[in-house]
Amino acid sequence: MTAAIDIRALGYSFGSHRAVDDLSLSVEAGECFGLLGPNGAGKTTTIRLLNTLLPLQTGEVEIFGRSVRTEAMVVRRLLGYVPQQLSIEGALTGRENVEWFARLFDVPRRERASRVDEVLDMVDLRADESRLASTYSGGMVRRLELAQALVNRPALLVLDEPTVGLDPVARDSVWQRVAQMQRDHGMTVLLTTHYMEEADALCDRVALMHRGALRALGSPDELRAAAGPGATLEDVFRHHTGEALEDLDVEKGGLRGVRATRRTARRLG
Ligand SMILES: Nc1ncnc2c1ncn2[C@@H]1O[C@H](COP(=O)(O)OP(=O)(O)OP(=O)(O)O)[C@@H](O)[C@H]1O
Repeated sequence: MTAAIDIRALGYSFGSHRAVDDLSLSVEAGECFGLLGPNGAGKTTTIRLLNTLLPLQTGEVEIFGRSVRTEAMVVRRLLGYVPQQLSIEGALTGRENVEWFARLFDVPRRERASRVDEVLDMVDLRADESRLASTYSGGMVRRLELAQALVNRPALLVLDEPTVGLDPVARDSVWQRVAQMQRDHGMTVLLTTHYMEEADALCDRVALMHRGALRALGSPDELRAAAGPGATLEDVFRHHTGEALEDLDVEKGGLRGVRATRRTARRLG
């Protein structure tokens, strides 16, 4: 069977900085797959390569058998993408935000209203659809972004850190929606995360990335089992990379931390 995602020897450098280094992996249709790793591991760069936002340098990526390099337009239509940065317009209502995406993705005019209803129902925002998005909470904004990404019924949903900056209740609610959509629609999901709990809650398999390279691949339980009973992400990371996560975050310096905090503040803002 054709893989949902087939990544072969993928490499990407920003100048002399190697952000993705000889990455190969394959995601099956219907799977929820996580790219797990600390700041700067190369997760976002990887998903920007496979969703055609960055041009390929070395290696190949196929989405449901279609080449990212030569069939970018086809690939875009197979994908729903929720980026890390805010993608909603605060001056529009929740419903208008989704309608805008429906037009952007050429959802046929006759079907638009029902498709918008459908995705707003899925994320439980129908009751709030007429409010300006600027009045939504952080969790509601994230659910609205999910609705936008789903309105063209993508075969592959790509989520970049879907719950960063959310409180535990809002985070659970996003997890529930993603799991439900996957169950009900057999969608393939690729997400990036810093959180072992998020991988536990959602992912069938995860790839642990460090400095652009794949360091471990398996179910969250398998990764944890290798690191010992009750292992946290910290333990898993140390086991598979020989480095401590905390040292690494400090070593990475303030800038990326500040960027992440700003992103969160903007999102909640
Ligand atoms: N536009 C850019 N120009 C230069 N370097 C970049 C750029 N984008 C990312 N990088 C660098 O590439 C590396 C990988 O970054 P990437 O954003 O893919 O990591 P990540 O695992 O997604 O981290 P985060 O969780 O912080 O988003 C990092 O060292 C980062 O500083």
